[in-house]
Amino acid sequence: MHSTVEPLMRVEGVERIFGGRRKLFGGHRAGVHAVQDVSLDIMPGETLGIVGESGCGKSTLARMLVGLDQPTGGSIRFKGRDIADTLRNDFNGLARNIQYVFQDPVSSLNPRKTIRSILEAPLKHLLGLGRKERAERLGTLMDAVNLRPEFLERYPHEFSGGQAQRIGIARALAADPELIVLDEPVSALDVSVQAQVINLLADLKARFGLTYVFISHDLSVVESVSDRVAVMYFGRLAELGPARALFADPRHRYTRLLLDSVPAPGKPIVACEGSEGDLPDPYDPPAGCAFAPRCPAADDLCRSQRPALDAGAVDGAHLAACFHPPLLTGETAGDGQL
Ligand SMILES: Nc1ncnc2c1ncn2[C@@H]1O[C@H](COP(=O)(O)OP(=O)(O)OP(=O)(O)O)[C@@H](O)[C@H]1O
Repeated sequence: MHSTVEPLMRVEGVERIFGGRRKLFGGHRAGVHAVQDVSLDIMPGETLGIVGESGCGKSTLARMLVGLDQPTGGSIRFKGRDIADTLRNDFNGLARNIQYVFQDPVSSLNPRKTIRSILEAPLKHLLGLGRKERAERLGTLMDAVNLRPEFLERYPHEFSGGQAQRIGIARALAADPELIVLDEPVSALDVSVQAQVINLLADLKARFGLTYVFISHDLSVVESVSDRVAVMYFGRLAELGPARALFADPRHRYTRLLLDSVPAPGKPIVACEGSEGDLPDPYDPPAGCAFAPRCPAADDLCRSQRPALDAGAVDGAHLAACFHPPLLTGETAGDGQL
């Protein structure tokens, strides 16, 4: 029998506009369209990578997923329940289920508190555990992130970036959440340390049955961790699909541009198509495709109409907001295709 798995989180038509209000003497001040019309499901047990250039809206989306910011339009449901509702009635309930790991590990930890007190807070306030249970959990948490128990008495500034990020991860784990949103969790770390933290995250995911949203501007990091990938451009989803298919056969030229920009040994550094060109004004988003000014395949249709996410779909799982998607491997050019 066919069984359907319900999404853990359902993001529907989410929009976040910053600012924008009525002027005192008439007229309207425009706001920044940071996130526009984003819809996606996050399935239990998956790692969904979200990738895009600086300013494309990744962090704004991430903050909304964990309830640190509210959409100005659309809805985000966790296990069927609108998180705006949950936030109003049961903030602790939301924080128990969904946790956030910040980009800058050291500054995300309170410098005046010991690691013990940082990790005890969620155990006490979110889970309501007594002293003995807390002590046990602290031992388990430190062990899970490979840190020595004596580190509990130290302060954040005494740790390297990699160790501090392990503490940030332990703090997120303390609440025993189902979903962790990791916002550029390794971007501030040395490359040698990045791999250790990525491996640790993979171990923890398997061990505790976690679901991750992994945000990064670094395509190679996203490729190594993700089951599915969402590519954001100018506040919108440009492409969404299984990681393997998306990296092997990108259906949006912006994804291809990102892939071409990843440096690799022996790969010549060349200016790739679309690397030049204007970014639209975030106060006044264009009517058509936001990537059109940078896209070699753009025509009048692209400049006047916005492609829906399924305009260049391969199938129901691999979607791309493009009227003229690049050819798939093995496909031959039809009419009008580049
Ligand atoms: N609080 C705010 N007020 C006004 N504009 C904001 C605010 N937060 C974000 N923005 C704007 O929204 C857009 C998206 O920003 P966001 O930080 O989400 O992007 P990002 O992809 O995470 O970039 P980065 O990786 O540099 O953080 C940008 O144009 C940014 O300037």
